[in-house]
Amino acid sequence: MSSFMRTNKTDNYNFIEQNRFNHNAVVQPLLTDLYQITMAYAYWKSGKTDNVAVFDLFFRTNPFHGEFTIFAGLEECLKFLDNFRYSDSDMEYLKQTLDANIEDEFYEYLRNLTAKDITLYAIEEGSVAFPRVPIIKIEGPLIIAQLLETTLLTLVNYASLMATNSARYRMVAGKNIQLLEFGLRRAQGPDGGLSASKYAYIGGFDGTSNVLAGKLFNIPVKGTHAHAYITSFSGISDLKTRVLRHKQTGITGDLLETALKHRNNLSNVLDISTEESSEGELAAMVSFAIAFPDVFMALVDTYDVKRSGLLNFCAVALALNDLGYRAVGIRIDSGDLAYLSCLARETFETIAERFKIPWFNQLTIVASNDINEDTILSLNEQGHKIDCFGIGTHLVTCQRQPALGCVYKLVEINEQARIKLSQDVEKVTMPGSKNAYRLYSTDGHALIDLLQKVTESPPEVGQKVLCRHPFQESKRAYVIPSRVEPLYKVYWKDGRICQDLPTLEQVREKVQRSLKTVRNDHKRTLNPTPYKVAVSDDLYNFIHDLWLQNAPIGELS
Ligand SMILES: Nc1ncnc2c1ncn2[C@@H]1O[C@H](COP(=O)(O)OP(=O)(O)OP(=O)(O)O)[C@@H](O)[C@H]1O
Ligand SMILES: O=P(O)(O)OC[C@H]1O[C@H](OP(=O)(O)OP(=O)(O)O)[C@H](O)[C@@H]1O
Ligand SMILES: O=C(O)c1cccnc1
Ligand SMILES: [Mg+2]
Repeated sequence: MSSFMRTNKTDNYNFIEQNRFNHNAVVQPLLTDLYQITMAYAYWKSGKTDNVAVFDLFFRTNPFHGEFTIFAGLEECLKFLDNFRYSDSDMEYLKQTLDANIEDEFYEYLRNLTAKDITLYAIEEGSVAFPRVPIIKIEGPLIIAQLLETTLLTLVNYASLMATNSARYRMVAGKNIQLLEFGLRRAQGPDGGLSASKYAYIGGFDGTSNVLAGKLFNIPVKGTHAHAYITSFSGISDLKTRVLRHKQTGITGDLLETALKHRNNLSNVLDISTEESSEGELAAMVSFAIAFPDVFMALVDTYDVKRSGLLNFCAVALALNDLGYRAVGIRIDSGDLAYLSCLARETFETIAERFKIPWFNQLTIVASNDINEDTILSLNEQGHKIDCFGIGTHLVTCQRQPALGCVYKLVEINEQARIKLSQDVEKVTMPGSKNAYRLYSTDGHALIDLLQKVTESPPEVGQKVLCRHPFQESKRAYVIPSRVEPLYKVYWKDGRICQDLPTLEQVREKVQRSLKTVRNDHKRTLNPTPYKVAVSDDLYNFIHDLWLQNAPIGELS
């Protein structure tokens, strides 16, 4: 499909490469909750500086009533670790703000603190992830590991939610529909808007209207125009220029005059009275076509799609054709999008045949206006002729579920496993440092994710492995994997990023590859089948022994 109103893609600044290790200035050690720093002092004061901790970062339920999540935000977490250093002004601020009794040596300690003793394990960015399987595991000195919590969570939660949301839109739209993110104006602030554009692209959108996101992340930027442009013209007299040079011959033509001629003719062909169509709209379209004759795209719903917008658009497109240009298409932003898109396509087909202009059939129809996953599903059911959806509010605010709910839990300290009990079994943490594996079937589908104690040897291809439900004793299964994928890689160790990080484009491809390994019944929108997450027999027994040791025995009286 032709790309409309697009910036010059050959001007490839490759900002991703240049900015890989540049840092989002907002992401800094003070972007945290106060209690992390007060805990750090209390840990320090109680002599826990040398304690070594393991924290798991994971979510408990998939968003949007789905059964999968896309993990995103890893690169930003790594940049954060790389830049973790309190500045002099941070220290001053903390000294003024925290309890006056805090000893000066603690500030000295903080001033010299970096993430060099931390090891970060993670699953690949863009991978499908499932509840309770840690997506990031942090090992290292307790104080710094604790201080990372809030920032890592804020970097992963929204990124993963957005990537998942956009991947879901991509799934319902199918691969042949163009998806554009139009959400900046409705996003949760400027930083939310930028993140939304970035992670929408990772999740499968084709472009964004957000120009800064285009510049920073090398995402294609695209767009049409607003109703304001159309309504700023009240009639033909508003047109200051009406001429355009022929694309090939360079001879000047009067675009307005030609468009008016075509409009009269079309009014008969399409059986629409010119009386009902807006002159202001025609003038606006002519002027936009003069400005962008090669990529002319027009908003057709300002007054009435059927009686005005379509007629005016087709008249201007035919006039452009006379001058050697091909129009790109229309945007519909209100009304019944199924009906209006079909009407527009029929009109284009009639004109293509009548005037022997085959490309008129292929004009792009963009639809916008409060689109969400359900609207797309419903439009698919009804039948529509939309080529491209422009989606803002529902996408970027994740209106259906505005937070993912990733948590960061201590699972081990000084090689002693820790468990957090809860009345709610689902909320009991999985103690100890663990490894995670994805086991695949012969047909290449992911069967189950298996958590083991790090001391266990990994499952082997062709060997039967007992997979147990972490909490329900009777739920277990033997699995003979055809492939075993260790889910964790070390991404940060000894003070540096220790993997070649993928580009945004590669992460975007990874999302689609990873989703392909997930069975369709896990991905369907209505009542999807839960994907199984299991623990090894050893880990099962370990969890339950520790649970018993830690659960107080009540007394009935
Ligand atoms: N054929 C359709 N099937 C299901 N939903 C649709 C269809 N066409 C449009 N929609 C959705 O219905 C809603 C219509 O919004 P709304 O009630 O604000 O009407 P509108 O067309 O925008 O009206 P107005 O002209 O007053 O702006 C939007 O969320 C839109 O995405
Ligand atoms: O509906 P969303 O999914 O949030 O998509 C973005 C919306 O933003 C624009 O409307 P707006 O009324 O802000 O400006 P306009 O005058 O360009 O229509 C656009 O026309 C879409 O309707
Ligand atoms: O380019 C567009 O059509 C656009 C951009 C942002 C919001 N709504 C529409
Ligand atoms: Mg609107």
